[in-house]
Amino acid sequence: MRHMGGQMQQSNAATATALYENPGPTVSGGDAGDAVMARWLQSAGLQHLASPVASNTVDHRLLPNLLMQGYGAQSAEEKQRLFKLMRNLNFSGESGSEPYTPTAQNSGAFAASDGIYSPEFRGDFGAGLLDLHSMDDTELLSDHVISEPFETSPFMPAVSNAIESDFDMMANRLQKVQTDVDAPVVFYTNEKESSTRENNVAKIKVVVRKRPLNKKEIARKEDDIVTVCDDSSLTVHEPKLKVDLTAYIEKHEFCFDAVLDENVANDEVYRVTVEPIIPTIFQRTKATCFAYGQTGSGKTYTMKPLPLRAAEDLVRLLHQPVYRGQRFKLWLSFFEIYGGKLFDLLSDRKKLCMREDGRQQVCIVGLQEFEVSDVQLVMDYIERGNASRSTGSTGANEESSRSHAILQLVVKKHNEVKDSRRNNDGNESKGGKVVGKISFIDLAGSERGADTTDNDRQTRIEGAEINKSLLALKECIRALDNDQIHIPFRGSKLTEVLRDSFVGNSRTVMISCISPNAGSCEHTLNTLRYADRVKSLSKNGNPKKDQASSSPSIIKESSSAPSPSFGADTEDVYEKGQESKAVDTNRRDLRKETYNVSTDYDKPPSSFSSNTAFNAHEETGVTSSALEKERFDVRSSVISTGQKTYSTLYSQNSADTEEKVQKVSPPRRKVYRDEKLGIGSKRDAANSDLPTTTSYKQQITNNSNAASIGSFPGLKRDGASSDLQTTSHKQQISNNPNAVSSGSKQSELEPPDESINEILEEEEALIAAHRKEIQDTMEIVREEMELLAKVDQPGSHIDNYVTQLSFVLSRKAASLVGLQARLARFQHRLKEQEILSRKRVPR
Ligand SMILES: Nc1ncnc2c1ncn2[C@@H]1O[C@H](COP(=O)(O)OP(=O)(O)OP(=O)(O)O)[C@@H](O)[C@H]1O
Repeated sequence: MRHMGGQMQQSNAATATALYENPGPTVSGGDAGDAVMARWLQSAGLQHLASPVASNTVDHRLLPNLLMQGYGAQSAEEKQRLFKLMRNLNFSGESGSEPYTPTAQNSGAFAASDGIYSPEFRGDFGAGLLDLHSMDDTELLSDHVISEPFETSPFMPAVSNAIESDFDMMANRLQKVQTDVDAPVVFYTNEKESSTRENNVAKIKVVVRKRPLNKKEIARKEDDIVTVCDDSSLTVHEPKLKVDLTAYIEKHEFCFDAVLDENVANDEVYRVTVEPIIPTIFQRTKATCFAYGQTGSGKTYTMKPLPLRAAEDLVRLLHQPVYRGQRFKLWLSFFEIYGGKLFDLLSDRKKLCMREDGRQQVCIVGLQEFEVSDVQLVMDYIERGNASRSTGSTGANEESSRSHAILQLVVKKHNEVKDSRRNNDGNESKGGKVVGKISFIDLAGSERGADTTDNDRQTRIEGAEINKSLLALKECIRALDNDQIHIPFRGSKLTEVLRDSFVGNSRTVMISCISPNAGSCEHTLNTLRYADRVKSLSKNGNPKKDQASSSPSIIKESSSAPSPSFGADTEDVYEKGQESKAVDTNRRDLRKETYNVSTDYDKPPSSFSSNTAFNAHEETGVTSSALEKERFDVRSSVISTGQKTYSTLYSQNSADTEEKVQKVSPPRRKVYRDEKLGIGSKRDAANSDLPTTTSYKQQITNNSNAASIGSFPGLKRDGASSDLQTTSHKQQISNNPNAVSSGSKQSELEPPDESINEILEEEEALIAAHRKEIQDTMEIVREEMELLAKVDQPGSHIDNYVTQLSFVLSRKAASLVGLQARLARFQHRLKEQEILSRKRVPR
């Protein structure tokens, strides 16, 4: 029975025969057991499997037979349902001979049974067929039926509709847990309901939000280069110049789970991003919602109202009959990660320590949590926390946020609540047991990673830390979505504190905020590529979208074409694979301009327009692993003419522009520091976006005419590098026939910041050593005091005193000398790093 992969295809009749021949242990009380069995199957929508089973007194232990032999359950969905049913029944492959009677205890109290979870079992069915990791333990947690009718969540209307239409038998049947605080706390046993809820909320969701042009951008007559095509795709029209100064536009198309244009109000953002997750918080979900993007792109504007709305909905849910009387409470905490250190934003920026307990639970020692029972309180805390946030003057934006702010809303189940303010000392603190939580993260400006060569040491170190955490975050999300066992959460403080959001039942929403102005084009592309990387490896990715554009496509077009029709007859060139983007080397470096993004707007966002209506229900589908393969292909496509915002600016250059240029870029390659700039030498593209501390990534085209100009004009850093700049340096050179490559100095564009990372570690070690030295000194001082006390006593032996004092003083001196040596080493490292970074700053 263990190797049934090939038998999946066998006919129902054959399988039924197998069932008859192998009746297995019978249910005690025959008919009653059959009826229960039939009900179970019916509850899973598999009633068509019930009759042969019932008529032959087959018990639940034969459910795996149904599953393995494909009896009746021909579709993947049916198999999954059957599997879930087995799991809900706590089925064990090694069932004993005891008669089985379904009880409250064995119908769901335990999530896993060896038979089901054994590697062999999983191996038999293959991850594609039965995605065990996607299943939610919380479905198994019901025990007692409560008499109250179920009130469907107002937050998931479609879910409740689906529930009503199917699964009559179990519809509106709600169970609640024991009142024991340690009991499981999630209640939905309705199979369909659980799975529908589960399915409708994707594990990872990537949403892009475009802000409107601001006053300054309008005053500068900047163009809106981002066209939101529909509710899931957008196009960036990148203005570029060839070496002969002819202008052209390069189009980049992206698809995401949702794309929100500049007219979309915050309410709608909430509806699309967080609202679907809210009910899952009561199902042990640890959710994370974060905003990513360059400074001034609208991260804070987007994130600020979300916790408020979420808290409002969570509080409302707490008062629903289903949760009333469960002693659930909502708690709020707000802290920031700044320069790799944690500070409590609701407690005078008190420095916090992060510890791991014996069960590898991450605890933030000293973090204040506040019970929030109404939204006004939440608003006050958010205001208070935001006022404490670290901002500073940087090369990017005077008001740029330089820290990651993390606001957490935690639903806890309490035994007894004495106090509305207490320390967060772990999941099972006296403050209650965590049921679920949602973390809102306003990330530091993504371009800050570029700030590793400018500014003072402190700013550089901050930039490196930000970079490291953005990279680590992406890696964790990708690992999460690929159901990897190892989640690299230790990559940064940010991912460490979010550790429990990366294990178990988690949901992640990433909101990529983009600025629409031409001056921000490079950063906008960086942001979209980061988002694309997060999503494109997602096996939950929308198959349609992945197919359309699993990675951004590039369409190069003639800028002579006017806006409404440009490119209509253009032959587009798509690239697949890892952001193999062709880049015109003669392009102006827009980065400096981007740093001057204005932050004011004349008009408030108008209400959500109908053409951007978003279907909040996720499509789940096949794995899109395009980026794992090093490949690119060329496809033709007709460019959409339905552009909404593309400006006509570029038409003015029509006289200067060239014909469309068909472009094929090779897969991205890595160029290592010691490797000479050259063409060819492909490396594994699958790894090319992974952090390497010493690598410089460059994409070099197969342009045979590429010529060295020995300097940097127009050399564009790879758009996706904003998240990698700390650890890798990538450049791309177009395969434009007219393109020129830069000279041999590319490796100096960015300093590797390995030294900064080391400095951060050494800094930590120095501070820890200093603490230790103080402790040792205090201990020694105590010993000295005792010595003095003894020597003062009548009849004391001075020899003893001298010997002991000598010993104590030697220890004292050794401790001090050790610390001094460490300090000197650290000072030396700082100087060294400073000299190196000065050398590397491009002049
Ligand atoms: N969708 C939008 N509609 C209207 N105004 C917006 C929108 N998005 C952002 N803004 C405005 O743009 C300015 C910059 O936004 P915000 O401060 O949120 O950027 P940010 O990405 O958080 O920047 P930083 O990383 O520097 O904190 C603010 O004045 C904000 O009000």
